[in-house]
Amino acid sequence: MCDTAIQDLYAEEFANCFGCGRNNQHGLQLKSHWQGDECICRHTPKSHYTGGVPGFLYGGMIASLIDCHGAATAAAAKSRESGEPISRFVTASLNVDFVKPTPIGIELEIRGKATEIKNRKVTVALQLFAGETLCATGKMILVQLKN
Ligand SMILES: CCCCCCCCCC(=O)SCCNC(=O)CCNC(=O)[C@H](O)C(C)(C)COP(=O)(O)OP(=O)(O)OC[C@H]1O[C@@H](n2cnc3c(N)ncnc32)[C@H](O)[C@@H]1OP(=O)(O)O
Repeated sequence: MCDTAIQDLYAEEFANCFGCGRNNQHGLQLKSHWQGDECICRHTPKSHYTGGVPGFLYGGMIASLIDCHGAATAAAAKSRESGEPISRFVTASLNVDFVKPTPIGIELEIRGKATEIKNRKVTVALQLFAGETLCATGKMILVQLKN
């Protein structure tokens, strides 16, 4: 696994995101790491992010985890393909399927893979696991910000 998180390579002006900005003291500060041929993010949500049924996670938080990790996956995949430094991608399209209720209280693992890289546009497929259980999947289209 690469030691440096993708989000720690974002330029300062793009490091303020609620989900993954290292400079957002009130945010989740998610970290994503390239591992093998995919990108991995691990996070244990706090219990107040419940969706209303105690012990289960709010769907909006699930989408947020997928969203930010998808952006990091796109940035890493594009950088690996082009040989250029990590750049910032933003979400153009986000589709989430909630497969099983997601428990709170255990570490979640989100796995991302780029399925297509076409110029500034990267398509990413994601899976969110609680232990061995696949709880959600995502499909995203991300666009590289222009310089
Ligand atoms: C400068 C700072 C801007 C920061 C924006 C706020 C981001 C904050 C971080 C997040 O929270 S990300 C989640 C929220 N996302 C956004 O707020 C993004 C809002 N949308 C945009 O800013 C623009 O629509 C976007 C940058 C995504 C694309 O605009 P561009 O003018 O740069 O790209 P363009 O329209 O040329 O499209 C590039 C390619 O992406 C494709 N594309 C764009 N939007 C799409 C879409 N929605 N679905 C599918 N494909 C899409 C488009 O067809 C094209 O494909 P091709 O190259 O194959 O022709």
